[in-house]
Order: sequence, then C-alpha cells, then structure tokens
Amino acid sequence: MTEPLLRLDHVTKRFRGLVATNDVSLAVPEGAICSLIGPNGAGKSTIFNLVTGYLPVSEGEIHFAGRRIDGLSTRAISHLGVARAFQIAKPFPDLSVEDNVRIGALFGREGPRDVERETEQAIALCGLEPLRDRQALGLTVGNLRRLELARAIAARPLLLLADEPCAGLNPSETDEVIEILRRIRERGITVLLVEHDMGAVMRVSDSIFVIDAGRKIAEGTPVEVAADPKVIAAYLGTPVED
Ligand SMILES: Nc1ncnc2c1ncn2[C@@H]1O[C@H](COP(=O)(O)OP(=O)(O)OP(=O)(O)O)[C@@H](O)[C@H]1O
Repeated sequence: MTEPLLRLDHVTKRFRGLVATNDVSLAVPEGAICSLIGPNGAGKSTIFNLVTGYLPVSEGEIHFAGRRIDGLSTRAISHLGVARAFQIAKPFPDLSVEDNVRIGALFGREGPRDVERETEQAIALCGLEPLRDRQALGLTVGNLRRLELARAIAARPLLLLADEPCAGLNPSETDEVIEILRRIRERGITVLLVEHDMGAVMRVSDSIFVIDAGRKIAEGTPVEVAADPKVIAAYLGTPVED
C-alpha cells in the first residue's frame, strides 16, 4: 500500500484539563478530497492547528509526505507543502485580488517556483479573472472565499487544508466552491476539508472522518458515513439524502 500523504497516529491534544483531540488516527491518501465533520467543539480546527504546527501535539505523531512533522514550525511545515485556506479570509485590503494571490505565490512550498505562472493559474482555477484588478476591500463573502483558496493554492501546496469554505455561502456560490475544490484536486493537490454544509461534504468528499468530543467515531465514504448509526446519533440527526 502506498503511504498516505498525511497520517495522524494516536494524536492527542490537551488544553489543561480539556482533551480537544483524543487519540485520533487517520490517513489522507494522496489525490483525495477528505473531510473532517463533527459538531461544534468536536476538535476539527484543533486537528488543523496541529497539522500546520500552529499548536504542538501533546501525544502522538503526524507524518506528511514521508516525514514526521509534529514538532516542526508552521513555516517549516508550509515549506514542505501544507497550506491552509481560512474561513475568515484576511487579505491585504488595499491590494488588488491579483496582488493578494501573488503574495501567496511568493511563499509556500520550497523549490523552484514561477511566481507569475502560479499567480495566473490560481486566479484562473478560482474563476477570479474578472476581479483581478479589484481591491480586496469590498469583495463579497463568496469572492473573498475564492480569493482565499487562490492565495492558498498559489503557494503550490501538496495538501490544502480548507476551513469551512462553504460557510455563509448561497447555493450557487457553494456549487462554485465545490467545483473549485474538484479542480484543485485535478491539479494534484490533496484536500482536507472542515465543513458544516453536509450537502457539500457529501458531494465533494471521497472519504469522511467523523469527530465527536475529540475522538474519531467513524470514517468511510459519504454513503457509509451517512448510514452509520453512531454518526446519526452524534451529528447528523437524520439520514442525509444525496
Ligand atoms: N487554544 C485553546 N485553548 C483552550 N481550549 C481550546 C483551544 N482551542 C480549542 N479549544 C477547545 O477545544 C475544543 C475543540 O475545539 P475546536 O475549535 O477544535 O472544535 P471544532 O470542531 O473546530 O468546532 P467548530 O465546528 O465550532 O469550529 C473546544 O472545547 C474548544 O473550546
């Protein structure tokens, strides 16, 4: 079996008395779109913060692209090819969309880079051509989300951590984000998604990890997870229709 791109082995994160991530093991295969779902406070963002090195693990190991990365700095992990697209984008407000994406291309994974080509590709992939000269200030939530995804992928990551990219979007904007995520995967970037929009998760994911109170309680394809009684009890409440 080929080694997954990202692997968490028995990862625990404690904040004083609170166990935010409790002995979580999971593997994200290269080329997949995987999702982390679970109720508010389940520990999904904490997992992102551990993978990016923003928080140190309390126990366990994280491996990425064949290297152990827990204990490395956020900068070192970004250089290895992990990028995160935040739910609340914080672009440079006075700069254009294009310059904000270019800044993403100036950082990120180490190795040869062509900043202009990466900028152009990310703008095209996220459908931002008509907005390239617009100031980031004043963009709609949907366009800010696309800018945030473009900025992140311009950094040429191997793995994109996408933090609730569909939050607050209307159905057509959500469809656009799903299309963008699929195009990102087609470009060879593996995606790990945290998302509360279950319709979007079910449509876009190859596999899903379900987190509840810090623990992984289920994993599988969307169909498997939607039918899992533990998941329905903890999170979904009612079966999800495709
Ligand atoms: N820096 C921190 N210090 C103390 N407790 C924290 C910290 N970060 C998260 N927590 C706690 O850890 C638990 C998991 O939080 P986390 O943000 O990972 O959940 P989540 O699944 O991402 O929730 P949501 O869906 O609401 O974003 C919560 O109880 C939260 O209050």
